[in-house]
Amino acid sequence: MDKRYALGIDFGTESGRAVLVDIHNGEELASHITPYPHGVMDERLPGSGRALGANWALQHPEDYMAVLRKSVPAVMEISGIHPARVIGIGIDFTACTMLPIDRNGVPLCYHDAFRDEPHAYVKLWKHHAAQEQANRINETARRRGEPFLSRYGGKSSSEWMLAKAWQVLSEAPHVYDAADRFMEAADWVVGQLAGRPVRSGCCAGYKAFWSKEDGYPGEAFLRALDPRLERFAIDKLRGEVLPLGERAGELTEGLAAELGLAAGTAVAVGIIDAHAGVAGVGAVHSGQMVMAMGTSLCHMLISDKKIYADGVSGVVEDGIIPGLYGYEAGQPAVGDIFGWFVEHQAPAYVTGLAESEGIGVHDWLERRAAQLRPGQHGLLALDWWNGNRSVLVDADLSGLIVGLTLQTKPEEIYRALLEATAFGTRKIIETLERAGVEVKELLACGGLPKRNRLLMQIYADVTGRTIKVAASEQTTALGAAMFGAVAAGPGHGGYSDIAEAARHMARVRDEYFVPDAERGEVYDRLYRSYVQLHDLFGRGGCEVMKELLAVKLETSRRQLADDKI
Ligand SMILES: Nc1ncnc2c1ncn2[C@@H]1O[C@H](COP(=O)(O)OP(=O)(O)O)[C@@H](O)[C@H]1O
Ligand SMILES: O=C(CO)[C@@H](O)[C@@H](O)COP(=O)(O)O
Repeated sequence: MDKRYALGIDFGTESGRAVLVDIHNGEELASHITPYPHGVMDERLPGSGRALGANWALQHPEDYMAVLRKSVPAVMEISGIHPARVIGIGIDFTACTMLPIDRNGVPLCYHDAFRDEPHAYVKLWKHHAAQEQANRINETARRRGEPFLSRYGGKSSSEWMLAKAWQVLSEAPHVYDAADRFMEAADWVVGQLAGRPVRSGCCAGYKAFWSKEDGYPGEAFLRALDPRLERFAIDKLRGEVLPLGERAGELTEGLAAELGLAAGTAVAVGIIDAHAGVAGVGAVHSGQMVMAMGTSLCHMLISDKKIYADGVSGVVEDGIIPGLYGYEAGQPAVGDIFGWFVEHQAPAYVTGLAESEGIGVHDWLERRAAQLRPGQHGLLALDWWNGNRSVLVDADLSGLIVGLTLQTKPEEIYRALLEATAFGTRKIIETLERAGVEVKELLACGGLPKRNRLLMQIYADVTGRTIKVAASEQTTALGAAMFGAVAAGPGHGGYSDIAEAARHMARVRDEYFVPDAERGEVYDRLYRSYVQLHDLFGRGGCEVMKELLAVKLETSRRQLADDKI
């Protein structure tokens, strides 16, 4: 039988990568990473250098095309595979990463008139400057008893589509008016490949309040937010919403020639990056929870049961695995917290020692931290360096470390940060189980499980659960490729559904992280203190984090105004 291949393209926070996969056994033939030339723009716009406000995070759509133009030809060249054997392309993306486009699908930031306008660029998932809009969405939806809010644990996030688009309308109405539509970047890139703009039910379901039964929130609700938003869903989100596994279209001749692929290759509906990891690790059954562990941590639970759990970012039918309910919860900073510590807090003696031992700073800190017993450092941290996504859903919360003394060492703080993120995960699992959905099995994918064994052991000890780790180094891209094979369908040598693709293409490693009862007991005790701090700072008992942020925002507004003078 002729060999067939699928291409998975993973658009992450800092870079995009293409992976070419053998659809018969999931073997990865070639992969290539392209860092985004503009990176994450969180301080200034490119070109003019115009300053951005606090909590902004933008991207440039040119960078996504750069990934396609560099990484796709690179994997084709490395593998030497004939383009006709690549039967499908799947892409996964961070979300809600959204942009305004004109009626020809051109991003507004490409137009000279908008080049110096921050609101014309892509707002990255971690753009957190629309909290005011998110708060008003929550208040209004609650007051009106809008049923859609219960699907999202009773609270929506500033990261999502409506809050971000409303921020554009509030602060740059001319950009809002000029936008023919707002698109998820996933859908925009799929539109570039397939030549027709379709929307992903996965992105729309988790990030734009869309559901299969009810569509988007109605005009009356949108009008109650702001009369100018009344037709937001009808006009600015218009476009067909397709379920995962569907074919969005076929690769256009123009891009096929540029990328070295065959015109007409099936292009799958886009999927959120973390969600692609679920298929990639082969979790297609009820009760399986997958943790996509990288910059952030997304928890995806597959279930045959539909319940509403407070503070869980969404339950969407067919949202992750067609035919089942998909729950998403998450922590918006995990690897980012450890990265912050290494970059900004590790003293020179630590970087020096790591260098002299010929290892990275993370590895040095991990080795030292692994010599400590749970609780030995006397520290406890709240993992909110980038706000809290679940279960408090509040981007305005911030990080905290309790217990510091003059004796505290860098590796102790590093370990406390690893532990804090594990406590955050335990809180999410407990919230889901208390609400009535069972978490039977824990699997992990993403960059962190391979990089930091201590972290994984701490997660097993803190949650009291065995953790299985994905075999693939690129699980999200693998998952995207699996959807590419499904989009091609059996008629073109692909698969009829994602479960069939998973049977052939997904794998976990033979090695598991098993919880230790003795360490678990200490962590049970520390977790009780974590919950105390969590509720005190997160549920209104102590408003210091909010007050600090208010002062910071006022000062930054004054600074921006002074800069303009
Ligand atoms: N050895 C390590 N231990 C813990 N965190 C790490 C280590 N090496 C890198 N990181 C963090 O992992 C994150 C990158 O994870 P990765 O899965 O590669 O990226 P992404 O989430 O963007 O796909 C960064 O935030 C980085 O700070
Ligand atoms: O928000 C989601 C998923 O809902 C992610 O796209 C976002 O956390 C980014 O994930 P990464 O850690 O960059 O892979």
